[in-house]
Amino acid sequence: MSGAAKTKPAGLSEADAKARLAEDGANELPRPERRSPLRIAFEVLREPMLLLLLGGGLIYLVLGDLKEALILLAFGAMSIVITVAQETRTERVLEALRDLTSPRALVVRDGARRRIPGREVVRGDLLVLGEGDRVPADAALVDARDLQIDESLLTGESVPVRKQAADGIAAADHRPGGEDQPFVYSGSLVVRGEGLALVEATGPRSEIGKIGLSLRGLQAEPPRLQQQTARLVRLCFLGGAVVSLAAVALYGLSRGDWLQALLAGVAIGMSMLPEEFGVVLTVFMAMGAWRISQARVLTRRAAAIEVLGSATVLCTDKTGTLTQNQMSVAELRLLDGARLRSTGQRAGPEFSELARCGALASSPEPFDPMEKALHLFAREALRDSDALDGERSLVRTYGLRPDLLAMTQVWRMAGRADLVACAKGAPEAIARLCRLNDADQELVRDAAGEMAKDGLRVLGVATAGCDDNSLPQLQQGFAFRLVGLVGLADPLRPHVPEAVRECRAAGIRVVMITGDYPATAVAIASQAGLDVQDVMTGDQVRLADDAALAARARHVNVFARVLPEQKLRIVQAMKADGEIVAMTGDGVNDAPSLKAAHIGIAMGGRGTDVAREASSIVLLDDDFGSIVAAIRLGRRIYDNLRKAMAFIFAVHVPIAGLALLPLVFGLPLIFSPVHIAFLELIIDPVCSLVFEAEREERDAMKRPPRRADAELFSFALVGWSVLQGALTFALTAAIFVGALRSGLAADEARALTFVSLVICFVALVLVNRSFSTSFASAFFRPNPALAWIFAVVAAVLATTLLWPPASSLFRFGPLHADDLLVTLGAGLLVLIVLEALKPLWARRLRF
Ligand SMILES: Nc1ncnc2c1ncn2[C@@H]1O[C@H](COP(=O)(O)OP(=O)(O)OP(=O)(O)O)[C@@H](O)[C@H]1O
Ligand SMILES: [Cu+]
Repeated sequence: MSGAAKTKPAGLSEADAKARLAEDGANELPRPERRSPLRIAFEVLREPMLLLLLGGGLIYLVLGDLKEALILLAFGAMSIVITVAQETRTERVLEALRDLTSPRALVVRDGARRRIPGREVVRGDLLVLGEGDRVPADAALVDARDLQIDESLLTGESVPVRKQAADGIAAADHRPGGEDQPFVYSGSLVVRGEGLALVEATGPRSEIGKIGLSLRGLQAEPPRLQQQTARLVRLCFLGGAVVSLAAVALYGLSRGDWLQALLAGVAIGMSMLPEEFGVVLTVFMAMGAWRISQARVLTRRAAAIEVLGSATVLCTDKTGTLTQNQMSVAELRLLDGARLRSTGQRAGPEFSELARCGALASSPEPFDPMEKALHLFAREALRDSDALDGERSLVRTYGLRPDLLAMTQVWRMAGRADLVACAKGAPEAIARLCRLNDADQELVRDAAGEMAKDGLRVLGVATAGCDDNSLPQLQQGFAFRLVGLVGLADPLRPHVPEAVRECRAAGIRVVMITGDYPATAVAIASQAGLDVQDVMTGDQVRLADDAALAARARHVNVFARVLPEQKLRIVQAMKADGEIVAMTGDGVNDAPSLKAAHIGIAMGGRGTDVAREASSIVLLDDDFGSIVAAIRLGRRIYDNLRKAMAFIFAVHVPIAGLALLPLVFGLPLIFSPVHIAFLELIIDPVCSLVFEAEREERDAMKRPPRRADAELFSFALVGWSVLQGALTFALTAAIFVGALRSGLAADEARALTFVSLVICFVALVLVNRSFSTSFASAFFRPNPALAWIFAVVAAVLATTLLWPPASSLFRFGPLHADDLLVTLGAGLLVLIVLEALKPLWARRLRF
């Protein structure tokens, strides 16, 4: 390994990389799941709704009504266009999200490290590999430090293999598997250590590409919502079919005109088909994922959106999520009690050994903010000496282990025969390595405790001499001498206390689970505004049995010095206790707990590929505030979904009712398929544009989480919708019958009833926009789509009434001024009655 003084490899230049990318193509494997607009159109064409429309058109043709046939086909075409446009938008959104979730790679270009999308890696790129990364392409190692790789995806062998730098080995024929090989393969996983590797093959030319495997991107498992909806749609479909057939029979038998009977049957079938449910669900989920991504959060599983709103516990780590992960050395302490606070001060010579050892115990090109801070501090503190920049080379690295939170690096200094080992790590671990006596251990513990109380992360630093031939197997084999303690400050992210307060108001308990020292954890937790009454350490977690752990986990909000496998036990204990757990994680070892949690949340910035793959949500900026924003959006999306579903349910009641009524009572028909197609054309965009874009309810983050087992189509929701629909039906039916009784011609009564129905729909939209019960919120909540859609509806309605060819198509007679008053009155009545009744349901609707 080259020391700091040797030249660093510069990698490709951006220009070369670009040329190679153009030449070789992107570093990706074929992705089958993308749907083209044509394919979407084809799928839409198979919808029963369109079959009904086409059937209706055909009957019109047989009847010789060319105009009706054409208009029906036009409506059909329009609804295809709308659906295809919506689904294409959905598909584009999903595609964009997929690109964001696809693996990224760290490469050296023009001499600097750069994070790029994995698909842009080219032959000749210099890859920087770190723990938890997926190797993005086949490559030859030029440097490996303690590097272990899991190649199970390629070899089926689950035990990780050790890798070594090539060091002049000729690039002979090579295959995955086997120890101490100098090659790494696309799709395999770095489980430990670090390395640099030169890319040899990308995309389909890599080993994994040759086998034709593909890595999964966004997962499309059907969420619970989809199952619930599918069940309901099936039910409605069956019901609709039975009723339509009965209607055809009834009409045919009573009036003897079977073609008209079929038309009426088609109209009824169309009126009862709840095909919107499926469309609305897809659109809401995709748009929801898009909205959440605007808050810098990616959803990898659609179900996560649904679960977000019901989370009851949010387990978060500390470093980088609650804090900024920008460390700086804030305090130094030596064994003799000497201390230095704040970095502004120039460090006296007595601290220079501590500063230098801290830096030498860090990676030569540090990535970890802690190590960066140590480097920076050493550079500033030792300004006048060349202790840090002198010629030297790294001989060996001993990595951090779960059972010993310390790492050691061994250096050969220029012009010296012996080697120097420098270690840093948790104070307890360093004390153990230095074999301190009890009194000194106590001293260290007290000093570390004092520093930790200020929220500092405390590291012990130690050093040892050794010689080349007798490097020990383990760090415990060195004769370490304690040099001192370093306290690193990592300020809280500014919006964290507010976000924590918001969570607690929303009935979500915030729990910190950290690998850090208990006192540090408590200090940061109380700064963040967590309810810090009790702390549990990883050791206590290990010793507690499941029942005891579950009992304590009910109250403890800070877990410290926790190992990843203990994290898993904590999640399981909480789950067993009935909590809906959201959990953050970033490391390789966090994957099991991320998977186990209801919502696994990985970090996009500092998180590993493994953690991302195991989680259902990825935070792009690692910020705790984004989780809260996502929860808020999750609640809003679910609320809006419920509003849309309630509306769909409600409007179909009067449509179906008015389609059936004349058949049952022997009155002139109100609807032909044209009318229903027109109504359906309104319903779809209202749902997917207006309701989708509704703002969150004012109390979205002030009410407790939704029960996890709550059904979307709960009794409260369906009951409320049916009530709305029944009221609308009663009013419009009364208008129709009343109009006929008062001697209006059938065409005039039809126009009056139809216009009333559309205006009642407008009232229903207004009622369902919000769960809150004020008229102001029905009218004045901002929503640009609403105004647009109302304007279009008004224009089309006016056309059908005022333009004779259209009126004859809809079989509308003239509408008089007093009739207009009736229609408006009907709408107003629906609005007032429902707003007055809403308080009775509103509370139950929210859960
Ligand atoms: N690079 C390192 N060198 C030396 N010691 C380290 C290093 N990284 C971590 N440690 C020690 O291990 C402890 C636990 O680290 P770990 O990474 O598990 O915590 P963390 O995950 O960073 O904390 P959090 O859970 O808050 O994010 C640290 O408190 C520190 O004492
Ligand atoms: Cu419908």
